[in-house]
Amino acid sequence: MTKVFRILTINPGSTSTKIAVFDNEKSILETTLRHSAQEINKYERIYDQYEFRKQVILDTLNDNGINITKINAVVGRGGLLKPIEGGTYKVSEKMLSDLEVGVLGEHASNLGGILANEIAKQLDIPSFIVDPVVVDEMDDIARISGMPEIERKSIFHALNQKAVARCAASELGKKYEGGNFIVAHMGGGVSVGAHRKGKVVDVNNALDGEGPFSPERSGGLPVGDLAKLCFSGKYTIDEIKKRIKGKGGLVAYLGTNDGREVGKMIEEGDKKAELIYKAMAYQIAKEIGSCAAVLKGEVDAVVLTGGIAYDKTFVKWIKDRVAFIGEVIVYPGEEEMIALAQGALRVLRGEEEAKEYI
Ligand SMILES: Nc1ncnc2c1ncn2[C@@H]1O[C@H](COP(=O)(O)OP(=O)(O)O)[C@@H](O)[C@H]1O
Ligand SMILES: CCCC(=O)OP(=O)(O)O
Repeated sequence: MTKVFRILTINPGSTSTKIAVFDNEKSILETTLRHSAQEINKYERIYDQYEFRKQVILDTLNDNGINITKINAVVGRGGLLKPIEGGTYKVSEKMLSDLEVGVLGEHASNLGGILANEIAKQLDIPSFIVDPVVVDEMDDIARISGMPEIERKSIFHALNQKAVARCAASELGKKYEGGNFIVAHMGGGVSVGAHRKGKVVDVNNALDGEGPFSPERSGGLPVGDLAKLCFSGKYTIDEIKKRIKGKGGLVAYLGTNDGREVGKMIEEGDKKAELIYKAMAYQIAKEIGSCAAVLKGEVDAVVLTGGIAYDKTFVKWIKDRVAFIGEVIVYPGEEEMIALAQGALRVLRGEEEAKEYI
């Protein structure tokens, strides 16, 4: 008889906490708790959200009758560690300290490994992270920014981008490693990646002022004007950072990080909301176009994913501008929870060895 492993997966995002429980690949619980900008922005540091997110997870498991003592492993979404290759990593002391400090910055996913470890340690079971947001497969040419002191970085929705690109490849009867894909993940942050033969060779840093603006981030800005704002004396460095990430994008223009709310505002005739939301779609389409150039026009499919891909009008705005590049495939939401579980299962079944973060 096949052994059944029960896996708890934890995915803290900038606008949500997603929790799922799997018996092998079979989902027995999958739930998304959305957090408003007000709820999230009251915490100064990501680590300050630890107790709040932990309680949300434990309450959800309890409310759904999940007995945590029956769980065999806990997997968290990996955060802003040092750049590493993709795969499943054991949570280690070094990883925990890097996540707590935020060696590459602050993001909700830093809590993934910390929360997984906390729950696993009480039960004396293993904890892992899979394909963290710092997976780095960029071509050297893509690292050049235009200012020698500043190197472009690979920080993006690696877990979901790779999972949905594999789904698209299989839908087209191809291997992921044999095709070229452009994936736009549209969540609290937005990342658009050029996948060439199984590697993400270029992608915008979704966290820190590159690429399209997003529900809670400014995306790339005119640098001269940003420099003036920084030295205007009106803002502290922390305030500027918050305007780039957390209080940027839709939050700054419309006061919400929720795509559904913006949709409602537009339905009610709000012209400003319509302009801003269309501008976000426009910027995402433009970024997809630049990835098409990276791939020299050899694109098997453009894949749209993330929470905002549920919005059919928004998807149409993008499709209208990028359909000339190739087939557009839409996977609303994400495949992150099953990808996390599968990463742990490969290790628990002895198919793969967990990597060490050093
Ligand atoms: N049905 C929907 N229509 C429009 N936007 C949606 C819908 N469902 C979720 N969203 C939006 O998607 C974004 C969150 O996407 P998600 O991929 O869950 O991101 P994160 O992991 O950052 O929390 C939020 O702006 C949320 O309001
Ligand atoms: C840190 C890059 C990934 C990202 O932006 O995730 P969210 O959309 O969950 O904030």
